Amino acid sequence: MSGPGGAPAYGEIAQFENVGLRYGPDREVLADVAFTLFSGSFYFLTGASGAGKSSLLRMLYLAQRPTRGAIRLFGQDAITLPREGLPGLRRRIGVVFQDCRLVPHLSAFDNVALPLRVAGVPEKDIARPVADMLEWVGLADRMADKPASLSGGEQQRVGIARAVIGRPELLVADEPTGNVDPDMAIKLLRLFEALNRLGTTVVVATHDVHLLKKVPDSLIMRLDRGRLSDPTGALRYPPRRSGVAPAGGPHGG
Ligand SMILES: Nc1ncnc2c1ncn2[C@@H]1O[C@H](COP(=O)(O)OP(=O)(O)OP(=O)(O)O)[C@@H](O)[C@H]1O
Repeated sequence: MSGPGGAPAYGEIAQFENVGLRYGPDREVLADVAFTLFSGSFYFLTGASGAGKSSLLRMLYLAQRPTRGAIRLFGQDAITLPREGLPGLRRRIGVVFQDCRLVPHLSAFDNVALPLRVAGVPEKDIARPVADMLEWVGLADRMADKPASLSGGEQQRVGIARAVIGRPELLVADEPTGNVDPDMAIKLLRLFEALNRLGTTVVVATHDVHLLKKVPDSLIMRLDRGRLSDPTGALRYPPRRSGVAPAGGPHGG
């Protein structure tokens, strides 16, 4: 639903309607996927390996087009948007990958600075925010280090810093805790929660059901063989605010 002039109503960040995805002539990997992401919420996308989580996220961060259906992002039709409009939408989305995808020959500092440099931010305006961001993820003393000399958890924190340095409105993380131990997984989740408290809408895909309980106010989207289900009412209702569940509402009981 959109307000006047195409502005998103009710704080809607993204909407999928009847989205289907097929790779080649095979069966549909995703079928009739429909949901709305509401601004400021924390979502988990869960489901077994092969359920289609990465595929759904790729469509959300505009790296994959659906075979059918409608996708709106930030109030704009992402399917019919002219090519030149895509980078503008993509800049509003930060992405964290399981395998970090850091540039190996660049230091932690330069990896985090990369999105700012690509966006043409003047060099004088880069050092401070990058240093602040690396401090925020607990790596102030590792700025000059290359990815190979960092642990998996440290690399992932550089990846998170890089994803959020441009202050995206939506952060999408695909199995961000897949390569780290349980303690580090919780620490990474705390970073996502902190970002969420600052207003960023967060979507974390994980097959680890233990993680879901670690973020009390999170909303859960579950994929099962390409179909999405809705155990918390996450897909239909605007989320509760300030941790208070409406009586009898989707989060009540
Ligand atoms: N580029 C591709 N070409 C063909 N098939 C693909 C492609 N990407 C994914 N698939 C298939 O689509 C299905 C869903 O894959 P996807 O990676 O989205 O699932 P997932 O839930 O993220 O799995 P995992 O948790 O193991 O990463 C799988 O059967 C996979 O083999």
